Amino acid sequence: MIEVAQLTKRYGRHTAVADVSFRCEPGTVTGFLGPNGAGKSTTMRMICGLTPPTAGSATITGQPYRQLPNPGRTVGVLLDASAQHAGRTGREVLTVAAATMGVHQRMVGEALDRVGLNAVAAKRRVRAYSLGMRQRLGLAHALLGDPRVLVLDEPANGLDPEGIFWMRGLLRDFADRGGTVLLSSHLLREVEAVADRLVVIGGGRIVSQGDKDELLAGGGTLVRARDRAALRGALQRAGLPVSDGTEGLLVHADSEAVGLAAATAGIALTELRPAGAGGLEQLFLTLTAEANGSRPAAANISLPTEEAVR
Ligand SMILES: Nc1ncnc2c1ncn2[C@@H]1O[C@H](COP(=O)(O)OP(=O)(O)OP(=O)(O)O)[C@@H](O)[C@H]1O
Repeated sequence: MIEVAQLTKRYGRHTAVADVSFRCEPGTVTGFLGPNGAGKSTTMRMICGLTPPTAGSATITGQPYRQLPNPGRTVGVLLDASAQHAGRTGREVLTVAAATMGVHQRMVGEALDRVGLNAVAAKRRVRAYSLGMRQRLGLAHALLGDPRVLVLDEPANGLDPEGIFWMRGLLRDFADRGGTVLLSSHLLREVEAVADRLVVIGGGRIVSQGDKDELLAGGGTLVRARDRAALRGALQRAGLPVSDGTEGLLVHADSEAVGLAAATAGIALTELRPAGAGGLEQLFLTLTAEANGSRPAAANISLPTEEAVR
């Protein structure tokens, strides 16, 4: 179990993470999603005791990371695959880690096998590894202490499609055996395939969280009228958050509120239905557009709160 309560991190006047709270339960994979710079790594570093929070707290199996007696036996962490000692071989990296954790050396071979690093790869120095191989080694390192919790920051980076498929299977299996997984990504599709729950962060704040299927199903309302601009204006006047989707306007409100706003403005609708998965995708595209500094597609976007999405 990971419990994050009102975590905040400020760097000078810049707030990297603001009042972030969520829980990751045993038996589940939680996808931690957000565009680059959203605050994922900072949150994960605070969970793992590497960055002191300005406010709030994070615990793993009930204790702050720094108070865990032998952290590697409780939580496997992969935050930066490039952080491993470049001059050591893959096997040496794990041998040193096993000694530090008090894990039997036999586990080194098992961990290498588990992540698909063969004997030849294990004998090569890490500086000669591709990013995908470093990710595999980082995952082996995280699994070495046989922990019940995994915290992984963008572990799919550098993996080829087959590697991504393999990693999903490994994480699913880990959770199905009762483990707790927190997994970050800046790609919705990548996490959607394996996660049970999603926590979406943008600009340092949680913008949405909940059960994946519910979030994907509850992505607001899709609405169309012959005059899209007039409809958009009517929805905005009613105070409803609206954005442009490919099929019509996406509104983060229920169908009744949308229908009433259109009726009040005397606009006949040609379509009104739940947006489905497109809603979350649109939210994500909007966050990404904002993070990249480009104007989002909609004239007036206010991101839905956690409650609104529920
Ligand atoms: N040590 C630091 N000093 C100052 N600002 C920082 C520091 N670390 C992170 N930030 C800022 O905090 C914000 C969140 O960064 P963070 O790395 O957590 O985002 P992220 O979602 O993990 O994105 P990415 O995948 O690009 O790393 C960014 O604006 C970043 O510039």
